[in-house]
Amino acid sequence: MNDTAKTPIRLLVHGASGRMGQALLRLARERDDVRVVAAYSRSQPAQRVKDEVPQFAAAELGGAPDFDVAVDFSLPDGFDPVLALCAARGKALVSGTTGLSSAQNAAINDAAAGIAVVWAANYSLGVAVLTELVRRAAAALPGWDCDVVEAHHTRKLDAPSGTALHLGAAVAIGRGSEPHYASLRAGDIVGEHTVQFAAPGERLELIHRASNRDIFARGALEAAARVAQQSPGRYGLAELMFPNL
Ligand SMILES: NC(=O)C1=CN([C@@H]2O[C@H](COP(=O)(O)OP(=O)(O)OC[C@H]3O[C@@H](n4cnc5c(N)ncnc54)[C@H](OP(=O)(O)O)[C@@H]3O)[C@@H](O)[C@H]2O)C=CC1
Ligand SMILES: O=C(O)C1=N[C@H](C(=O)O)C[C@H](O)C1
Repeated sequence: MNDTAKTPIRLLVHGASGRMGQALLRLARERDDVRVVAAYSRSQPAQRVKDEVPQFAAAELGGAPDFDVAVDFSLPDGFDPVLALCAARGKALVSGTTGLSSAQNAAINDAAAGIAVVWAANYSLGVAVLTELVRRAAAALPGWDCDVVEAHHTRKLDAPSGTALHLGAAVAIGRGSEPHYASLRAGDIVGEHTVQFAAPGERLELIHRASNRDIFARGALEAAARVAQQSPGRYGLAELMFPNL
C-alpha cells in the first residue's frame, strides 16, 4: 500500500442522467483524485447502483450519503435543494446550471458565507480566454454596435445561454453598456458563441465553438478537486483554475 496516496474527494453528482451528468460520471472514473459516491436525477433511477455508483431520485436528496463536493448540472428548479443540502452539511458546491434567477444568484452569495461555491456559465478554458478578449475589445471599441449570438441544440431550455449573458457582462464591464443578444436552437449543436463588434466599413468577430461536452465536464471536475481544499466563499473560475489569464 502506498502511504502517500491521497483519499479521493467524494463527489455527489446532481443531474446525473443528463447530457452533462453522464459526461461527469464517465470522466470522473478516469481520475483517481475523485470518487462519485452518489448520483441524483429528477426521476426514480432504473437501477439502484450503476457502475458501482449509488443512484437516487432528487426527492431523496435530504438523506444523501456523506460527500465532500456536490457537482450540479441540473435545471433551475433543481438548484435550490442542492444548494440547501450543501449549506446544511457544510460542503462545497460546483454548479454549471444556467437560467438561474437573480434570487438564486443572491442565494449563492448568502450560502458562500458558510461554504465554498463555484458557479460558472461555462467551464471551458476557451471561454475563459474569450471573456478576457471580449472585455478588452469592448473597452477599445466603445461606440461600435455589439451583439452576442449563441447557437445550441434544440433541447436547451434557457435563452440567451448562460455563457452569452456572461460574455455580455464582460462587454458591459469593458464599455459600460450591454450588447444585444440573439439565440439559435438547431440540431445537436453543443454550444457556439460569437461576440460581434461592428462599425461602418468593418466588423470584428470573436468566436468560441464547443464540439464536445467533455470540455465542460473536465473543467467542472477539476474545479471540484480544487474547491474541496478552499475555505468558504464564492469562487470564480478564472481565480480557481486559470489565474494567469
Ligand atoms: N456551465 C457549463 O459549462 C455548462 C452548463 N450546462 C447547463 O447544465 C444544465 C444541464 O444541462 P444538460 O445536461 O444538457 O441537461 P439535461 O436536460 O440533459 O439534464 C438535466 C439533468 O438534471 C436533472 N433534473 C432536472 N430537473 C431536476 C430537478 N428539479 N431536480 C433534480 N434534478 C433535476 C435531470 O433528471 P431527469 O433526467 O430525471 O429529468 C437530468 O439528470 C443546464 O442548465 C445547462 O445549461 C450545460 C453544459 C455546460
Ligand atoms: O445547455 C447547454 O448545452 C450549454 N449551456 C451552457 C450555457 O448556457 O452557456 C454552456 C454551454 O454553452 C452548453
